[in-house]
Amino acid sequence: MGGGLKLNTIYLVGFMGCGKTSVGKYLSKQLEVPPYDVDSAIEKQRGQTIKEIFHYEGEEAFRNYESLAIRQLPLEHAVVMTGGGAVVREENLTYMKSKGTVIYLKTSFPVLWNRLMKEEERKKRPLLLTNTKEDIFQLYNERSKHYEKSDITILTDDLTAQEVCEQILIELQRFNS
Ligand SMILES: Nc1ncnc2c1ncn2[C@@H]1O[C@H](COP(=O)(O)OP(=O)(O)OP(=O)(O)O)[C@@H](O)[C@H]1O
Ligand SMILES: O=C(O)C1=C[C@@H](O)[C@@H](O)[C@H](O)C1
Ligand SMILES: [Mg+2]
Repeated sequence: MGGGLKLNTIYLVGFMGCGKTSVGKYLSKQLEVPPYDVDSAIEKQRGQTIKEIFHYEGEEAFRNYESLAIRQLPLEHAVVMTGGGAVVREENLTYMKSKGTVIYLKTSFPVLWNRLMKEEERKKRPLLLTNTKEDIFQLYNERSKHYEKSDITILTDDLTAQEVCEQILIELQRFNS
């Protein structure tokens, strides 16, 4: 498994668009453990898109589903791709750190914004439809202090998703040695 890496659950955290879902797919293949995308799991469980849940039930209900989905992981070892707001509830970060290794994909705001403004990305994320760029930048700043508490930080601005995955493997070796 992953070149002899000692593995528990790997949690990817970071702001919307930092690449948790994209990188997690590569990483789970490399580590030969299943991927578990929390947003997708919620959509499957509820039979609704994230956008519909926000619209019909509100953000608070979504946060409750998210907290539950993080705790109801049906797997012992996995690469968990969290949603961008999973760390808003401090207890979620504490929980993830107690169960595994939390990796922050740190990306600067202009790079994120560029990615998120592509229509197919924007339309999937309800917060982008109801907030201004200034609001989202404020959210980014508020959340950064939570993400910074992760076990490992990877700077992703100049890397492809595949390169981020390679960097994670290097940092995991170091973290576990
Ligand atoms: N390192 C990268 N370089 C260039 N583009 C990237 C990189 N990582 C992700 N992307 C692109 O950015 C967009 C958002 O990526 P992704 O869905 O993986 O983000 P996310 O962190 O899972 O977001 P969310 O928190 O909303 O779930 C996608 O179009 C993806 O192809
Ligand atoms: O940053 C956020 O609060 C969110 C990010 C997405 O992954 C989804 O979980 C949802 O769109 C909310
Ligand atoms: Mg995602």
